Amino acid sequence: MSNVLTNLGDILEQRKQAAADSSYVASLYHKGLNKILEKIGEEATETIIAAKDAERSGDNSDVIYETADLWFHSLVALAKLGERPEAVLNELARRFNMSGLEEKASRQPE
Ligand SMILES: N=c1c2ncn([C@@H]3O[C@H](COP(=O)(O)OP(=O)(O)OP(=O)(O)O)[C@@H](O)[C@H]3O)c2ncn1[C@@H]1O[C@H](COP(=O)(O)O)[C@@H](O)[C@H]1O
Repeated sequence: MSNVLTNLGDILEQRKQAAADSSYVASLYHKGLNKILEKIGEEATETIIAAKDAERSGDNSDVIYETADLWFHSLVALAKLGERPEAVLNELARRFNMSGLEEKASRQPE
């Protein structure tokens, strides 16, 4: 499945050469990082609302759709900054043997 992210990372790189009116990703690059971050904020809010609706209804389809939008726009922001999806996968892989509670405790003073 990580091929999906690698393929998407390749497309996001290719879109840096595209005209703004030929591609949604190219149009975001041309509008700049602030516009991309605004989209992340919108998609995060929509994901939260969809998750609350899913909890009530038992139907997860909308929260999956909104999470895909959130991940996608986060990857566009990273691409704009010169990073690829693999950088996030590597960071998650680095954490495999690290308990979240232990990591948090190591950051907090006794
Ligand atoms: N995965 C996606 C993807 N997910 C969501 N979106 C777009 O993200 C936008 C989501 O914004 P909204 O829901 O707020 O809709 P909107 O009202 O149209 O957006 P705004 O007018 O507010 O910007 C929609 O236009 C979606 O089509 C995506 N656009 C592109 N991709 C991937 O990126 C590739 C390149 O896309 P283009 O650059 O358009 O060729 C595609 O082949 C896909 O693989």
